[in-house]
Amino acid sequence: MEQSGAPAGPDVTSNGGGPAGGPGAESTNPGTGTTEPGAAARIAEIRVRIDEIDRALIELWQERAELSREVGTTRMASGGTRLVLSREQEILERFRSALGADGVQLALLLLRAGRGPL
Ligand SMILES: C=C(O[C@@H]1C=C(C(=O)O)C=C[C@H]1O)C(=O)O
Repeated sequence: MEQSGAPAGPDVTSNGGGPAGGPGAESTNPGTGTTEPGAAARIAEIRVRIDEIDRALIELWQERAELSREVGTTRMASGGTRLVLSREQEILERFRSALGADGVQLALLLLRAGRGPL
C-alpha cells in the first residue's frame, strides 16, 4: 500500500527518553529533535533550505490562485464558462503522473484555491 505520511521513526515529540524538562534533545539542541551535535547542525542547515522552499511554494500558490481567478473573471465577462473541466483533468493528470495519488489531492486543493469549490 502506498505510504503518504511521515517516515517511520520515533514520535516527533519524543527526545528519546528521559524526564520531561531534563537532559536530552530539547535542552541540548532546541527544536532539532536530536542530542548529537553533528546531526543537529546538519538539520539546522537543511531547515534553512526547507524554509526557503516553503516561502517559494506559498508565493507560487498565491500567484497561481490569482492568475486562475483572473482567467475565470475574464472568461465569464466574455460570456464563457466559469470552469473548463477538460483543462482541470489535464492538470490533475499532470500532478498524478508526477506525484501519484497525493499529487491528485494537491492538485484538487490548487484548483480550489483559484476557482473556488465545485
Ligand atoms: C484557470 C482556468 O480556469 C479554471 C481553473 C483552472 C486552474 O486553476 O488551473 C483550470 C480550469 C478552469 O476550470 C483555465 O481555464 O485555465
